[in-house]
Amino acid sequence: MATAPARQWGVTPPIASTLPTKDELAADDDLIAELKAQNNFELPAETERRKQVLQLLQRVTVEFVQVVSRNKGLSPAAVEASGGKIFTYGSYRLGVYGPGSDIDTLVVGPKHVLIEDFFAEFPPILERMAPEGAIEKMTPVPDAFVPIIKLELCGISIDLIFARLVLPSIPMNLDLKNNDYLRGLDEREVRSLNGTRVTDEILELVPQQKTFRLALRAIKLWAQRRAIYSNIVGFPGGVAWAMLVARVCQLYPQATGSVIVGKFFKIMERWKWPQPVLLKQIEDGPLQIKVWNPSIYHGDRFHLMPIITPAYPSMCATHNISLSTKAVILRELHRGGDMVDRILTKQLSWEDLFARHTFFTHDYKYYLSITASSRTKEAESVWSGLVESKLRHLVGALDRKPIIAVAHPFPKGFERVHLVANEQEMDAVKNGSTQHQAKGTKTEMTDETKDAAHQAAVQNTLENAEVPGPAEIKVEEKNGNDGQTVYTTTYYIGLELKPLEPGQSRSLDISTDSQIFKAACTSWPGYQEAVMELAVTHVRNFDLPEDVFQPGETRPSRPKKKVVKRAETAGQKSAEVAGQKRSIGELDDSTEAAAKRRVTSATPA
Ligand SMILES: Nc1ncnc2c1ncn2[C@@H]1O[C@H](COP(=O)(O)OP(=O)(O)OP(=O)(O)O)[C@@H](O)[C@H]1O
Ligand SMILES: [Mg+2]
Ligand SMILES: [Mg+2]
Repeated sequence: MATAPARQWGVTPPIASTLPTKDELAADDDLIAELKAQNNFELPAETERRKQVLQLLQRVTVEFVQVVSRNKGLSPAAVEASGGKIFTYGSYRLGVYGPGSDIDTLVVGPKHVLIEDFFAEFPPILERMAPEGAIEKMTPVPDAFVPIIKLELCGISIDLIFARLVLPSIPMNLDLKNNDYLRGLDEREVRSLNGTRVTDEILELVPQQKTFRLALRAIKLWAQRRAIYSNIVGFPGGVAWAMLVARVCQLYPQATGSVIVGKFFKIMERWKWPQPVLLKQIEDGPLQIKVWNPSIYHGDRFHLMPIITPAYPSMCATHNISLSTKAVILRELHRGGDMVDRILTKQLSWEDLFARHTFFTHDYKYYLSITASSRTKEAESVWSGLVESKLRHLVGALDRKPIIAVAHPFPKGFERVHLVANEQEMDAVKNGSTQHQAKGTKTEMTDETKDAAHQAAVQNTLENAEVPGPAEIKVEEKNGNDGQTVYTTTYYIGLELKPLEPGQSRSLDISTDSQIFKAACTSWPGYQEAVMELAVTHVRNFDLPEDVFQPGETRPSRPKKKVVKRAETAGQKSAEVAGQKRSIGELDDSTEAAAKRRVTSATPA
């Protein structure tokens, strides 16, 4: 009944501006309680620690700018006035961070402070000004796409980036909204400013920040649990999910967080993709720099689910989405929508929405396992990152095969350490075997490694235990006759094959695709032939390694043999999936029908 004035947020009028009902408000309380139970919020003391860390970084920033200004011969008055300010972006800025989140921090300096100065001067000044022992790790990565210093400060991960503005001084009341601040900057500098400019705009473009935050927490948790959160392999990442939720908030400006979650699934499942999701009209700006525009740029026409960042220069945050990942996202949106309907009518609870994915236990019969291996831990960390960044090209190639319905990349890789005694074991490990894992090591997931290490470290301090965190585990480096340590990271792609027409017998040969993928990876300038390797192999669901399953999960079992006389045991050679001719009568489901196809080994020669 009560309708608020329908102010327009975003590019269309709202769908509804009705005020929430009592039941809807109660559903919010349930959602908040469930998020708390899921450990999604951190304790106030931890948040206080984050604030103190940011205050320290602000003081270091001012000192750093003064040191550089002095070194460059500025007058004492100019040095004093040069300022310097930190901004945050990412989940901390959006207010949706949890116990393991980092703080994404941008340091902004005046025009005479360059990125080279940042890498040279900032770390030693921070070391001098931080409390004794507060810096646990500091890794400058100046050559990254966005140059970055990664560090652990007072137990909190910090991603520190730098940008300068073409201004003589950076006062504390400055914000980065003005597009004219981008004048005179190169593309790299614009990129560094972009994270903060985008998050600031998103927050300004939603009707109620509190509602937006609650809904976004729910959607991020859901996307992570359903294994569809990862920009790099072809799903939406943090900013893209944030923009989708923001758009739904614009369409229902008075709705509660839990209502937004329900509307989110319905609206995004029915969205007329590839119509873009915009939070405002795309702006023109002062730079000779590309802005997303499918009517000008041919490449932009291929974006399947474009979600466009609001700050100039607008970009598509989801250019990695493929036909397969889109299909998986739509499937999950459908499930989410159904579940929220039943949650709001009390047939289900919010916990059910956040149930863990069934990627390994149920969803697929066939998997590709992509294993990047290295002789050293350092080599493995860059090599696996490179391989991960190319995975979506392999997914794209699989998408184009008529026999494949869906090629679903799992968003995280499995990092393992092995000790091998001979060439045979070495070969097995390079092809993804987990039979030779080194004692005292355990499988880690990419991305989470850092957080897990951090949590273990914190846990250890609290319990004063002797158990080392994963990061501190030292693997005994045995060489020569005793054995060799090998580091691997394995990524999995779930394959859903199209139902086979009667009488048809096709083969799934991906050897060419894996060769092309391998070539794309090994043509990277940092590739070292003697140290790094890459293998692609087929794995049947019942042959998946133990460590991809969680305690309590039921792993897939070998299908019971229905054929009386069969030469080979199913799965003995995972690459050769039942090559013999069988009549359709013997095959009772599409899985078996799929098994009829010859799947040739994908291991590159
Ligand atoms: N590889 C990358 N390339 C470009 N930008 C990136 C990359 N990784 C992160 N970013 C930027 O940094 C922001 C924060 O990323 P981050 O990985 O810290 O996620 P988050 O949304 O803050 O979630 P979390 O709570 O896990 O930290 C992203 O929104 C994006 O703008
Ligand atoms: Mg972050
Ligand atoms: Mg980060």
